[in-house]
Amino acid sequence: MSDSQSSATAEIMPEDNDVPVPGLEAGVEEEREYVGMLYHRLDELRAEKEAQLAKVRRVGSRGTMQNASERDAFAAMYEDRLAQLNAVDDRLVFGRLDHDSGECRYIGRIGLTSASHQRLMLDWRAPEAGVFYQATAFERQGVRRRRHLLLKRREVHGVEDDVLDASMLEEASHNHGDGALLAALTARRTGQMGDIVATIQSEQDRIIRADLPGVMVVQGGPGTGKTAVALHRAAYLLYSHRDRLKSAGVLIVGPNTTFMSYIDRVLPSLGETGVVLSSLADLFPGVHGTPEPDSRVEEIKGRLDWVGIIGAAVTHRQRTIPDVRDVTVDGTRVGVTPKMVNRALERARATGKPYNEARTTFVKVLVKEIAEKLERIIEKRSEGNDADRSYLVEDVRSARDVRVLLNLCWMPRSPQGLLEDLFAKPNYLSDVAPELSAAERELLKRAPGSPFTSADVPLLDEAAELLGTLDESAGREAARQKAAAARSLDNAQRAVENASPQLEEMGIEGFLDAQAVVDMNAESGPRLTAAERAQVDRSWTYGHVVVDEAQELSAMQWHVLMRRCPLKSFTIVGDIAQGSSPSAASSWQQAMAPFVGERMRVEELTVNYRTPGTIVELAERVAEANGLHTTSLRTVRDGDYPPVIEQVPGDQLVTAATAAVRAEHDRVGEGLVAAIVPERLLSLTRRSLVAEFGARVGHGAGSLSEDILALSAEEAKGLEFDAVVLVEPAEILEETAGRVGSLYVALTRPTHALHVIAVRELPAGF
Ligand SMILES: Nc1ncnc2c1ncn2[C@@H]1O[C@H](COP(=O)(O)OP(=O)(O)OP(=O)(O)O)[C@@H](O)[C@H]1O
Repeated sequence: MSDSQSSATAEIMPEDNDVPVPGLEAGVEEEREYVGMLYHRLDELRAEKEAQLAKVRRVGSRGTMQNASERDAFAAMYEDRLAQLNAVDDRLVFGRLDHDSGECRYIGRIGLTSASHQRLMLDWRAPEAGVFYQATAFERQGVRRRRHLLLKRREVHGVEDDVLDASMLEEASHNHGDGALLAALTARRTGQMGDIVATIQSEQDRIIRADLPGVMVVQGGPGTGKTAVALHRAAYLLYSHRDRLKSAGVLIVGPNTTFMSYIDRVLPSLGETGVVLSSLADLFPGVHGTPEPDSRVEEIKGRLDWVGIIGAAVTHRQRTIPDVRDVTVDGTRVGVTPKMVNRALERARATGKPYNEARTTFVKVLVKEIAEKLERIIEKRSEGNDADRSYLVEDVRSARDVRVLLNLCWMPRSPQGLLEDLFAKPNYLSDVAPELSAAERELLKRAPGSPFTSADVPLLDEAAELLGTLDESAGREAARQKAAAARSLDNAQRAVENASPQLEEMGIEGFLDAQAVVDMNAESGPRLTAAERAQVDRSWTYGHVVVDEAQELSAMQWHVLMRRCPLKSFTIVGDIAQGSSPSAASSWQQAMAPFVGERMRVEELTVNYRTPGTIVELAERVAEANGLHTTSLRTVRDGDYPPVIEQVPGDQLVTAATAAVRAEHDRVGEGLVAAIVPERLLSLTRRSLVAEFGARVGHGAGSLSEDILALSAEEAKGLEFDAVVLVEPAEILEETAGRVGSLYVALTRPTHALHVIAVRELPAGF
């Protein structure tokens, strides 16, 4: 909660039972006028951009290449700006600061200036806006009063004042506590995460605004706002380091696709769209990893040993020949010696290129040697008759025998093919993975054509890195494109310099960079943003990477993520206590040391904003009683509903759970109710809920837009619901072999009510 000496609220809402305070009502009126003016300016800017865009589009692609590309660049820039202006329409402004100097500043989602360049509203990320989140009565930082403006879409419905200057206290006639924060925390959930820009707390703000370089780990218990903070930090970094991050991009990684869709509206509402969001299962373009069914396999595949295993698996397919081997080229027999093959292998390895690309050198060298030998044979046969021999190399390359020999010694490989072989051919795996026991190798065995799992994704990535481009001509094409891109970047730089004065005049400098112009000039395909290009390019390196639920990541997952950001600029958020995967870390030091050594800073969040105090107490008790040490969290409210615990007869578990969903739904009114159940009961519970509630029941965690859901504890990770019906906690505990992380996650999902239904004895701590 914000540390103010006094707080005064006026909320002109129908459900507000308080008698409106006259002075504050006037405050609302006063703000309505100013906010109306801000929206008027927003509409004006929008109309302006629409007109400019229409004009550029009318001109079309006439004129020189240079003119056309400049116009395209302008059109793209207007489109981006329009998208941004549209995205911030809802609750555009949320704060006002009254300074000792008498100056008053409004804080909102973006910065706005009037037509005559007067500042009307500060972007929340601007340095001067920081005090809105940081000022306290003890450290006022020149602020007399902080006012929260409570908007519903475009309408001001209330104001809340934090009076920081003691001499103003008399003017404040009403004391209501942190109304803006509480209103946000108790609002009904919609299945989509919202931004917290209006109520960021000071411990959160310090993390959001921390410097870009280096690795920052944010440890925090459930509901402390780690996800919210990570997303606001991404928006902040894109704003304050736009030059560096616009073209390199920011990657946000989360545990699964449900979680990614839960958070995907937050950044657009903050005016940022150019971020790549990806679940761990989707990090390898073209593959969607299915959940790994066996946790023992998941643990094995998470070990860092796979860097060595994949390396050995790649080179395993390079081999020489034991004896001379004859190949026939156009009817002539040529003996290929082990020496010739070894020379070609050595030359190729010496290039240091990835496997498939180095193979090109191997093929070139060996084919040349065979052609020379063939030439000598032909020369001898034709006794000095020097006919044209230039075709010989091509003949050798296309001879069937030669192609078989080349593949035998150096097989071209795809990452998918390599992994499939490794798990389908036991001898191959035992040759390259002596560090795995026979029992472990047996566990890894699977039929060719089996789907790739999320635990395979880092292994595919590692294989792709070592194998390089499969298609030989694609390698050359990539090099050609790279050279062409460097040339166009140079041209584009000049074009941007020409355009800069106009841009500055419009007050939008920094929005167009040379890379954007290059993209516009690309001859084929639609215009792609950096984010779109990054998403399909496995080797893309980002300017910053944000990792959520990071306690679950395996060493192999960290290994490939580190490659995505060689600058090692990371924001890593998670809670060691919530770890439930077989690779989950037991400390941040243990998880990160192999990759960054000691070079990381750990920050901590300590207040749970989601879950009422009575439920948090229960969750902490259960965690401790089952051997999980948690740091005790402060909570913001006790909540209106103490947890309900019901024991039912053996045959009534699912019926009782359905009835509890009904009861909780009635109790919390509008909002989301989730039944968190053991995997075994998932489909049964879903069927029972559908019979009771029909189409209002979502099918799995992917349908957060419905108001009733049944999901597993694993699927509930990172999400939240107004009420949770927790079914058979003893079995949930067993599912993760007694690790209490998943149960602790399930217990901390509600924002209002928790209802436990059990047949079996409850785990310790309940
Ligand atoms: N300063 C804030 N103002 C308003 N709401 C907040 C604030 N901080 C956090 N919240 C809300 O608290 C809830 C929990 O936040 P979030 O999901 O980011 O927590 P978390 O630490 O990632 O939780 P978990 O680890 O349990 O998944 C969200 O609804 C979020 O919007």
